[in-house]
Amino acid sequence: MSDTSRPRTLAATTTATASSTTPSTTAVRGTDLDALIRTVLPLLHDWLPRQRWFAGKHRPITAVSPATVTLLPGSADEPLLLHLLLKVEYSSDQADLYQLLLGAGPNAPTATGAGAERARAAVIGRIGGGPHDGLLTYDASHHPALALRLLRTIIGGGLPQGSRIGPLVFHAPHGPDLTDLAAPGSPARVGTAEQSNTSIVYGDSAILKLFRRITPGLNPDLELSLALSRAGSGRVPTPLAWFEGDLPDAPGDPATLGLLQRYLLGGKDGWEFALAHVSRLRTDPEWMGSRDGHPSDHITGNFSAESFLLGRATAEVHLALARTLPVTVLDRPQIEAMAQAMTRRLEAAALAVPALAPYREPLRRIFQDLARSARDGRLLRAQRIHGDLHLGQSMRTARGWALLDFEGEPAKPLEERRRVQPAVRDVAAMLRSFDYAAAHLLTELAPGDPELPRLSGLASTWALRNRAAFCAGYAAAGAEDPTADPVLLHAMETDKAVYEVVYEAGNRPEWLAIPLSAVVRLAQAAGR
Ligand SMILES: Nc1ncnc2c1ncn2[C@@H]1O[C@H](COP(=O)(O)OP(=O)(O)O)[C@@H](O)[C@H]1O
Ligand SMILES: O=P(O)(O)O[C@H]1O[C@H](CO)[C@@H](O[C@H]2O[C@H](CO)[C@@H](O)[C@H](O)[C@H]2O)[C@H](O)[C@H]1O
Repeated sequence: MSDTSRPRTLAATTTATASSTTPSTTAVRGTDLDALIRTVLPLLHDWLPRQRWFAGKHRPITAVSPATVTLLPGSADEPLLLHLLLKVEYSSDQADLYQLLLGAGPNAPTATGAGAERARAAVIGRIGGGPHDGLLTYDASHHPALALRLLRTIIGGGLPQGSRIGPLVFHAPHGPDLTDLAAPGSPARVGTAEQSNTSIVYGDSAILKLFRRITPGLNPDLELSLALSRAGSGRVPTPLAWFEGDLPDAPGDPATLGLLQRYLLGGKDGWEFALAHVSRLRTDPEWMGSRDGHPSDHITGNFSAESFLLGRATAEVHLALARTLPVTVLDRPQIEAMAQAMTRRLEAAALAVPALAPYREPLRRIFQDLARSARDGRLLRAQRIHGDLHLGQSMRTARGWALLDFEGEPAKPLEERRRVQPAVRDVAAMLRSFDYAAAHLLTELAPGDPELPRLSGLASTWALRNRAAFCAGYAAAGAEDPTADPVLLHAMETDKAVYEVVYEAGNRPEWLAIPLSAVVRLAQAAGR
């Protein structure tokens, strides 16, 4: 499609710098965007902390201002659709950038079933007074017609160099194949999974992830999906289109804002799949335990075949990444630096979450063991990895396991997330996930429940068996056996458990006991 064939309304875009609270806007269809945005900004102070994806919940917001404002195309009788990058400032002098798709129209987004609660939470507020008096503002990703308009905008430009609207650049190499999906009235819904970002599912064919916290540069989710797709890996959903944005404070380093991928229809979320198996330890009489009180393979081992296959799929992804992207060897100073970084993260975490403090000493020893092993002359291969692998990032489809979300740990700087690392970091992260699934069963019991001792035994056996099966599958695919290097594996697992303690304290305090129990186990093992 040529640039001139885009709708004329595309020209009506506006951009502002992060320092101004009211960007200079162009009058659009007789409306005054300045006034609209000025009215919405104060409402966001209360609204943002109520969103699952907003990572600044524990920090008081001092200011919200638009960094960029872009009007997306639409006809005069449709609700307004604005793309905003918002600068959110905190009393700590820090600031984050968030992406918001703002809708403004007479009616709230509607959804049924699981989406209804989220559609209600998507409403930001009604405008009182001024040129927009009475208009309702909301997160437009929850509005099916506006979500389709965004898709049409993304796929509208099939140019190799992308098509531009103000600061936004859209790339759609498969654009023409997607036009049916974006037709008015086609189904579009926000995914129901608990997420750091927001995903919109179009029909049964494509899913668009809108990244929420935005940093300059190429997001590894896009980078690695494209690399794996180029390498012919069938273990990741094919990337179909994406868009990026120029940031006022980072000229020449556009940020990835959205990624459209093939939807894995009928795929089972790995976390839900594992939990369903684990919960049968509690509810299914056949699985309740053998007569002699020892769990049999039948009871705790039945997910192992899946864990083995998941291990194999993970190794295949690692092998493909190593074929297509740079691989290096870490020498002694680099391994020591890695161990020091783990120790620093532990210290920071123990300050942030006091429950961690009693375990600092033994956990430090785990990282010292890693540094010592470097002095003994070991070298380590490092490559691009997933970076935040867990069961919820895997999906069981009819064609086997697929891995999703190569974004890395969202809280880490992009540059760090794009660094090469030992692949065993992903393995350790997945091992933590098996532990989580098993420990989750115990969080459902009331304190003092008489079932607790028996179920704790079954749960830990379940975790051990599935962790072992995952490692066996990984090694069977021809990748390095992760259990052959226990010093490295323990250090990686400890580092992840420490990250999880901070993550749960900030996001799901009622789950904090899960990573803390792993911390206790790892600390005890280090003390022996
Ligand atoms: N290609 C896909 N096909 C089917 N479901 C998907 C696909 N990508 C993501 N999902 C679903 O959306 C959820 C969240 O996706 P994810 O990429 O992990 O987002 P986030 O970065 O917000 O955590 C996944 O757990 C999965 O249930
Ligand atoms: O999926 P995200 O990129 O948003 O990752 C974050 O959230 C995850 C939880 O949704 C969190 O994962 C932790 O909880 C999982 C169970 O919900 C468990 O399977 C993982 O092992 C555990 O780390 C992840 O750490 C965080 O970055």
